[in-house]
Amino acid sequence: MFEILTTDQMYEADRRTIEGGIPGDVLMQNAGRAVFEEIIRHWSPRSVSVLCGPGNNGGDGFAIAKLLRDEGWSVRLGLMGDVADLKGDAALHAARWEGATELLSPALVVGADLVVDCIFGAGLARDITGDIAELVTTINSSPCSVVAVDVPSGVDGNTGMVLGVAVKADLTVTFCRAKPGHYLLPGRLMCGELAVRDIGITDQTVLDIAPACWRNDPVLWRAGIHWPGLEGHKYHRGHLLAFGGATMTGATRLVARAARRSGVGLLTIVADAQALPIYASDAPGNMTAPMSAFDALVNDCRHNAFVIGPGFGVGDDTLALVLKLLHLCRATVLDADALTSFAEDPSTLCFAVQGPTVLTPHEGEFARLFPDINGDKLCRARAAAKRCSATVLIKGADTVIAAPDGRAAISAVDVPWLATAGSGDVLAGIIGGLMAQGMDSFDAACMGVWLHARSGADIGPGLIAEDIPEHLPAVLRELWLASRKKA
Ligand SMILES: NC(=O)C1=CN([C@@H]2O[C@H](COP(=O)(O)OP(=O)(O)OC[C@H]3O[C@@H](n4cnc5c(N)ncnc54)[C@H](O)[C@@H]3O)[C@@H](O)[C@H]2O)[C@@H](O)CC1
Ligand SMILES: [K+]
Repeated sequence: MFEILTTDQMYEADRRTIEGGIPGDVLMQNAGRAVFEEIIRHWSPRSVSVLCGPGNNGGDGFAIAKLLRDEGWSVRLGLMGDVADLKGDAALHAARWEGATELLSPALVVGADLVVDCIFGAGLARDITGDIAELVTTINSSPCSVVAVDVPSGVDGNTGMVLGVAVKADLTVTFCRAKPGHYLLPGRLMCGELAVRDIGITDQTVLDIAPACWRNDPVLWRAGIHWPGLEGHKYHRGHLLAFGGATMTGATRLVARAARRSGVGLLTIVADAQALPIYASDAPGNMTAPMSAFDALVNDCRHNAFVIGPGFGVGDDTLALVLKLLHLCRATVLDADALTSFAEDPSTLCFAVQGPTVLTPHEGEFARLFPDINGDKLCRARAAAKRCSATVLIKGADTVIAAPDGRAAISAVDVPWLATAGSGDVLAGIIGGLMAQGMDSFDAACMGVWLHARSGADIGPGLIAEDIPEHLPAVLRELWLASRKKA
């Protein structure tokens, strides 16, 4: 259930399922029942208003209203437009509804304990305006609980963008698989709790549609983890070079700590000679080397992965160093200053990428590197990944990771605590550490984001960046035990 379907893919899954013998009205009934079950699981009987739009999202509303009324709940139903204008499955379910059909209005919200939002779903095509916008505002300012069906009305299921206004729900029940808009901001903030419910569309049907986007779940990358074998030694686990700045040493110290906790065999911090004592004294397991030894270091192929950028400094020297590293075609993570150094000339960076490379920009860095790439985060990450032939990870509460071939994952762990200084340096270190151990760049970026988020969620309020590496063993242990159980 961790695939994410676009709304078109969802329509296609519906179509194939109907073609396979399950009529559309049965799918709608199943959808209605799924929402009904979630409602009675979450709330005791209370006065409900079901707000129906002109399409099949409204059709779901009729099915939900009937099930709730049959269960003995007090239900009012409002419809946008005329019941005679409803078509297909929605018309069929409207005909089965025996209660009154009122005109959609704020009066239905005032006095209701629970509102079921079936105004617009996948078919939202433009901004919500006028009376319906006012209705949405009334819902959002009312003390009632709100269940959104499929998506909160006003949220674009593909992008998470709010078209005009959007309902703010306590619970969103969607069908078959989640859509990007459930996880991307700001849509994610409008959904409340998300329930993904089966309505009779088979897993095979979903697979046949070949989704290319997933919720970032271990299922996606756990087969690509290189757990050490008993017979292995440290040289089997990679040797990461972390390039450290001369003054902002904290950033690369965090990179180093995180990389080592992620399991890398050896780690060397490469920096100007005057900064080396700081790096060396930070942790006895850190090795250090002066930047003057750069050629000798990179001529040694055992140094199989690089992280550069955190605290390194922006400028032509950084740009030149990054180009040298990319030329070596080894696993490389570019973060922070290594990205910003290309702000004037981003195409040079894109042309230079040859080996397994991960770019980890936050939104500001992304905008500097790809000023012409617009749209939602998912489509921007994909476009940048394709342009640079690199894995691109755009950071944020809804981190998106995209591979050049179009695969993408969205982080779905809610963890506000990670928005703190040094947190990104830790992420770069984890990803570099995983790549040094031989993990594929897309998998390493996804796993890094997951480890980072899970650690953040476990640590919770009060988190500082230094805590995250220290928590990695607990989260890694969980993954390791799960992998052994599977074996
Ligand atoms: N067989 C199926 O396809 C199934 C569909 N289901 C439901 O069907 C929904 C999709 O149904 P539809 O494709 O009919 O789409 P919607 O019900 O989301 O809305 C389509 C209607 O809204 C109008 N509209 C769009 N944006 C508007 C705006 N801003 N202001 C005013 N009017 C606007 C359109 O002109 C159209 O009449 C899903 O979200 C889901 O809830 C479920 O019943 C499961 C089965
Ligand atoms: K809705």
